[in-house]
Amino acid sequence: MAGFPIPVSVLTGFLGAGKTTLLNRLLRDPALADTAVIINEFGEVAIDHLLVEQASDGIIQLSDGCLCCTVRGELVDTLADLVDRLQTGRIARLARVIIETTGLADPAPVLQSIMAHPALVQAFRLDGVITLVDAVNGNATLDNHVEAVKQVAVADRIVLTKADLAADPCEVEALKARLRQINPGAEVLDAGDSRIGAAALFDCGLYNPATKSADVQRWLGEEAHHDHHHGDHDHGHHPGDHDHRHDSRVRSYSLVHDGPVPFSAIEMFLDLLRSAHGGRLLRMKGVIELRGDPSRPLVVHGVQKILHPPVQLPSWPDGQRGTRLVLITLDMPEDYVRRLFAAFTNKPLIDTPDRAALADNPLAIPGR
Ligand SMILES: Nc1nc2c(ncn2[C@@H]2O[C@H](COP(=O)(O)OP(=O)(O)OP(=O)(O)O)[C@@H](O)[C@H]2O)c(=O)[nH]1
Repeated sequence: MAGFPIPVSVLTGFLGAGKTTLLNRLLRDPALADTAVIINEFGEVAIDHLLVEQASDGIIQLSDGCLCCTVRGELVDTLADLVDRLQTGRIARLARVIIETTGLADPAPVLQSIMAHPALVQAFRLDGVITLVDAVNGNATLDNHVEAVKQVAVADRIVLTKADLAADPCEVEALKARLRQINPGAEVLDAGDSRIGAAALFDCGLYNPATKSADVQRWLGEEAHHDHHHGDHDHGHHPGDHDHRHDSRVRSYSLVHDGPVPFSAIEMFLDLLRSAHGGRLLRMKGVIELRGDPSRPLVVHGVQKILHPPVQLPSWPDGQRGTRLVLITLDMPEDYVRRLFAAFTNKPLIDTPDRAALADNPLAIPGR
């Protein structure tokens, strides 16, 4: 099918973070002609659509209710209807879909409903998750709402809004540092920067040949060498607020294996993590040196239980081979993750059960 798969971007961020404001600005950009916007609202009264100005060539689809639970079927129907309209010529072109989620949503189930649907997965691909964080309320929101921490953890791009309203520039810098700790792989952008347009926010998946390499390098380049233990060194960075009980639960682990591995081993490892602990595996990204085809790295990329179709790059972006995975997890013990990875890459650690022993009871997180 020509024109497929259509990139889907998810725009999220806590209540009032500035999603509609940014969307309005973006839709004025000619680069976003032929974009369908699906807006999800929370609450009885649908008003957001009144605030989104219709882009000249755009299509606005509306959706009532909460995307993350009750209307997932409706989202699927809306997307299927778009495909139908394209195929029957009622829409000439559809270059992109943007889904604005309710501020209270965990974006993962929204993505899941797209990626897990057999018909939609052919027609759409996830381009990326853009998460807005309000510079004034951001710290308090992250402290009080684990959904907000999850929204940041799964982002490909983080956009800081309302920095113009923040009284203390040091607090904005501290918030940025906190965001980088929760999600070291996402670029943190400033909404006030007039250059933040379509080019900076979209095509952030691994599928765009122009940006693929850059993203892989950012995700993995620095990450492969050190891990982030947010809970351990997070304190003290944020003036006036030291109780980050949610982000201390979020941890980013880098798993490295030198030398080629069979895809089946990585697949089993990821299957186990995703099926047994999908809710705790917020984000997973990585490059794999395949045993059968080591010169072309395989890029894997997922949000919770969803694993996007892996993509092979033509060559190693930084010339450095090896399997490198970055996992962003919520309440998942490091020891468990490392032992499982070691077992599947056949590198048993001291006093570690081998793959067969783990497969006997693969679902158990030790100590839980
Ligand atoms: N000063 C300033 N105000 C902003 C900025 N971004 C958004 N706002 C204001 O913040 C308020 C909320 O913005 P919205 O765009 O409606 O936020 P939202 O995330 O769509 O809100 P919900 O749909 O309720 O979750 C509006 O009054 C905006 O004008 C910004 O960067 N600076």
